[in-house]
Amino acid sequence: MRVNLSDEFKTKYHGLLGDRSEKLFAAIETNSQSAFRLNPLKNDYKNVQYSLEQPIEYSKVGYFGDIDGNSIDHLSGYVYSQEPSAMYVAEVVDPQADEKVLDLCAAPGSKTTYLASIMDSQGLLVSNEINNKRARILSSNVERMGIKNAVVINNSPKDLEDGFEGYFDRILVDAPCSGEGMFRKDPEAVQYWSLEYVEQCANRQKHILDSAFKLLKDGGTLVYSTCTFAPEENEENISEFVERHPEMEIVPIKKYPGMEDGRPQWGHNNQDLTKALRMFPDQFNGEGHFICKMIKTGSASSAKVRTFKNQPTKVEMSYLDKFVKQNLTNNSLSEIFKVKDDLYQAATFDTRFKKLHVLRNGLKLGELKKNRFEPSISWMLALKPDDLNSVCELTDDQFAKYLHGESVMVDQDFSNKWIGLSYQGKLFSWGRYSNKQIKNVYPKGLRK
Ligand SMILES: C[S@@+](CC[C@H](N)C(=O)[O-])C[C@H]1O[C@@H](n2cnc3c(N)ncnc32)[C@H](O)[C@@H]1O
Repeated sequence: MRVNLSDEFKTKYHGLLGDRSEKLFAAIETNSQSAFRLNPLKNDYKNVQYSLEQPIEYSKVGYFGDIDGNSIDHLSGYVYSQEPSAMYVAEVVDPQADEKVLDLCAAPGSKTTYLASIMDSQGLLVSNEINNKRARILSSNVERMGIKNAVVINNSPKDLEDGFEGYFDRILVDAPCSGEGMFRKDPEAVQYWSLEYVEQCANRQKHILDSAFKLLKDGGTLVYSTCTFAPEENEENISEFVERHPEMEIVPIKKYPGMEDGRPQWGHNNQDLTKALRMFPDQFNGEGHFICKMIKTGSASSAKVRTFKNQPTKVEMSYLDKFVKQNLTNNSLSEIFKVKDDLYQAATFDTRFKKLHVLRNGLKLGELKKNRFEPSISWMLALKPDDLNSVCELTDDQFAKYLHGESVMVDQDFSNKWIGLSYQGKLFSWGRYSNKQIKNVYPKGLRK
């Protein structure tokens, strides 16, 4: 699709970039570059149907290429579609396993799921999204990727200020922006663009950054990223932010071929901005992006934690224990808590989260029904075949039927009722076995 850049946009960037602007406009007219990531949280995670012949140099798990949203690799959370430039953000954040990490603007979850894959189910990842509908999509992506250590919340950054001051070791602000860097991927976005819109975005980002500053621990790391070229939303915003908060220090980011320095002349001549990073599609094989990494000087002090308990009763726990004994090889479940009739393996018991709108705290194991426990798909997507007593590998035909919501007949006998269903070696659902039939328990919302 042709991208109709306005005269106002072209004049602005001609003024900023001179003759190079023609190269940028030409690059915006070319096709965007697609890519995908593997998910190291999964068993045998490199075993996917897509070619891994074009790895992305700066990402441990990224590859150029297209994926199909209906493929088993996608449904079972083995792959995540993400454009190449965006992949570098989580690598720059570089979360450490034992840290408390906040992704403040997280939906639909490309960066959150990348962060979680680096954290390898250790530490705490808080994934926040202000928009409720988008927060639900975020939560479903966290589920699909089999993430256990994330709390998904639906709050404004301001809501967090009360209680979470100085709480996080690392914060990512992947800010809502004017999206200029995504015009060629999403040409319709051009129609929302205006000079005023850029100003509005810059103003909103300023408030989000100020909240992030409060939430960050002394000694903590803040990464700010946008997918726009606009200096107002990038260098200018950052230079004003570090001016308002002299404790914040811009630190260097490793640059790979095609990545460029941030431009001090676009940010009140703050020379530290050369440490920030820009990706322009005329020089770099990806969409337009800006990334800046900062640390909050000072020595870290740990926030005191008060914990809550929402434990199931002994009887309720006995239903879960019975399920585990019958169907799983490993009995080591801990940190169980209850929300309404649902049982979770908590990512946190910190009472601060009680005040927030929490969509998911850790891994949803399943639901308490009358005198029994029924497992949820989230749990299956976080299990490995060795964790299960019985796994049934479906044929092409059985898989298609099951995804469609039908029960399927099988030749094997299974001694237990709840079995893992796998296709091409990838677990994707529970199945309820009885008498050579697998009853369909695939969630209605996921059926194809
Ligand atoms: C660039 S997107 C985030 C993309 C996400 N990090 C990912 O990689 O999938 C920015 C997000 O910020 C959210 N947002 C909008 N206004 C906001 C505000 N005032 N405070 C915090 N987030 C906001 C948007 O709903 C949007 O989901």
